[in-house]
Amino acid sequence: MIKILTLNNISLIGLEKLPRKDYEIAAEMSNPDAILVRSAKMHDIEINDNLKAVGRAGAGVNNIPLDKMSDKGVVVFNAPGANANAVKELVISSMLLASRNICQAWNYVNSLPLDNLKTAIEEGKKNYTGSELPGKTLGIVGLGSIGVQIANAAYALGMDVIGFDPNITIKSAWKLSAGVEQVLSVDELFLRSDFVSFHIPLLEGTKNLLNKERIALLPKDATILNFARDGIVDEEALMIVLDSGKVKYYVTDFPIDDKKNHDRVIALPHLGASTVEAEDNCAIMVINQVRDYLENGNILNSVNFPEASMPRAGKERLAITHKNIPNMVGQISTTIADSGANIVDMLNKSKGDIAYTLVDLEHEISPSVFNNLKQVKDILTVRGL
Ligand SMILES: NC(=O)c1ccc[n+]([C@@H]2O[C@H](COP(=O)([O-])OP(=O)(O)OC[C@H]3O[C@@H](n4cnc5c(N)ncnc54)[C@H](O)[C@@H]3O)[C@@H](O)[C@H]2O)c1
Ligand SMILES: O=C(O)CC[C@@H](O)C(=O)O
Repeated sequence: MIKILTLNNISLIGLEKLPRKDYEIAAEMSNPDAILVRSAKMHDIEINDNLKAVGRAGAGVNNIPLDKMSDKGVVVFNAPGANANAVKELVISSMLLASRNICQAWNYVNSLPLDNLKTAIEEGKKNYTGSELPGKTLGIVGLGSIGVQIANAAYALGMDVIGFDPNITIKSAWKLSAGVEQVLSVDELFLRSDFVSFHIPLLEGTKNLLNKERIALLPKDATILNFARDGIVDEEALMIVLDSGKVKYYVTDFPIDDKKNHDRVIALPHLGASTVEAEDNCAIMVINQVRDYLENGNILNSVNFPEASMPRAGKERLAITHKNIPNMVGQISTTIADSGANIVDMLNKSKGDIAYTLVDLEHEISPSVFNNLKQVKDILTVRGL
């Protein structure tokens, strides 16, 4: 049985992709072969020697200790783009919540006594007059799966859209509407945007990207939307301009403390990816990837390992993780050849310090070949599939 530990609720439609005759799935178990996770923090968990893969049913992987996983030869997968539409819809609705003062107006109506309600409504509405989106500028930091979808939707609504992403992929660039303008610095984006929306991963280099100096660049009445992660916006600095009224609203999916109660903060409970469709999409995508890795050694959409996929040939496949240093392929093929086994196909890929080799063999090999391979210095893991 292949053992799968789930650290969060994972969509049942996704879990159905794992046949129960071969897979045991539980929220608590020892020595799992793979872990499925959404937002649970994994930094302090012990990594058992049997662990081969982690599947993140979502996009962000800041809850997973990637270096630790790579050192142990554990492949971490995510589900790029699978929840992008869900986040896009919430960001577009949040711009409307902010521009039409909907949360504040709703609170106002809730607070009214029932006697004389009609008069109070008509008298109070002048305090919630809003503005419309067409002609306003939306600045998007990060034009990946989510950023591109928001850019195109906002452009279709008549907004002027500018975007900053120094590492935009060719795939994203192809999808981006021609009307979206690329800006060459994040400072220029802040200077020009009525709405700023972040769609970047939380990394060392993106912490406090919106800091005191950049907040000062924003036009009066700008709205900041953070559906990326807490930590990307310096909220202490932002509070000062929210207090002064220079910034109109801060809409965040990551409320961190009592700042959530500020009049100009619209705080949501990390809801961006919480739709039935997105949860199904993420689970199906990541589980298919984890299963293909466990059963065939193929790697698609890993954040710490190279892409490596090869149709199966021969009787047995070896999947070998090792350091990305010279002569590893030579040592692997020599060790296999010394046992008399014949290689019918082979693939070697690398990403950073990690390399991965798939070898298809004409016949099944003896356990001694595994042991010999495991003795090779700088080989991290060897699996026979
Ligand atoms: N609120 C939610 O529920 C929710 C849901 C999904 C994703 N997210 C967050 O959104 C992030 C983005 O998701 P995605 O699916 O679009 O990821 P993605 O990998 O497709 O896109 C991220 C983009 O950010 C760009 N980028 C990285 N650093 C940058 C920087 N300093 N300046 C400008 N651009 C930069 C990258 O080049 C990439 O194009 C995730 O990492 C996650 O933290 C939140
Ligand atoms: O799993 C979730 O609910 C949140 C996912 C989201 O933060 C992501 O990074 O994909």
